[in-house]
Amino acid sequence: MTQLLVSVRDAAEAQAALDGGADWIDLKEPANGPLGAVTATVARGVAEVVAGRASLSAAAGELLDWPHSPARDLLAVDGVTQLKLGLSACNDGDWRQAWLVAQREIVDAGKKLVAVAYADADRAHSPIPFDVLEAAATARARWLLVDTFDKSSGTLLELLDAAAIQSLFARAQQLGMTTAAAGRLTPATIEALPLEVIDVVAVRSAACGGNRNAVVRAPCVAALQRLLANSPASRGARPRGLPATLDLQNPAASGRG
Ligand SMILES: O=C[C@H](O)COP(=O)(O)O
Repeated sequence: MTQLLVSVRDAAEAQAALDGGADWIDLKEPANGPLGAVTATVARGVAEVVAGRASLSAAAGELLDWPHSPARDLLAVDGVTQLKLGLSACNDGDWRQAWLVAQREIVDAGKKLVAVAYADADRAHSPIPFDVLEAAATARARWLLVDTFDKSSGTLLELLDAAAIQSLFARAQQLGMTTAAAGRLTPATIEALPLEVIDVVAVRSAACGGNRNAVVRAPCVAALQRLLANSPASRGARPRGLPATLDLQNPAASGRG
């Protein structure tokens, strides 16, 4: 069954997410951008509250900021197992080498790098999702998250259609990756996602009742968990009409959006 990740900015929100049944607690300060990092102090407070009752990941900002970022302090926080680094402003340069260096640092700290692809790559000036998948496969990254960069724009499905998401994630799973989808997801959007190829649905806005700058509420989280539990994918049904594979050499043929 698809798991639910909830992004929280502090320990109180983490408790609300746990009360609602979140599988993953994700550390994120929404005021600091789409992958805004919390401080190490906040992260340790959340890890104490979570205490192994859920898995713990953290947003760590953007790759270009990483070499001098305060988010590097998260490398030393026990309990955090995955770090997410965005690739905004990386569409022109040779980001792969810097990304591999960051991955090595994260692995050396005992954590995993989540490859993040922005569905609104044009606004983020980031590599397109299929290029991030290709790089993640080459680097043997174990996680692929597709998210949105501009949180004032639409939902994930307004930027990347369900067929493209299905192709991308089916290929990622074939390569042994865990797949995660995010991007202003609403309950209706989640129902329209190809959940059969999504291991983790990641939310903040929906867990706050729609406004990501508000506060995570346990009833909102619980409602999302019920929705995932009752989805056709978790009951074993498979949607029809979606391509099963992605041709990395010819992504346009697979719904590149
Ligand atoms: O990791 C997932 C994000 O926190 C999603 O945030 P959002 O639902 O506000 O787009």
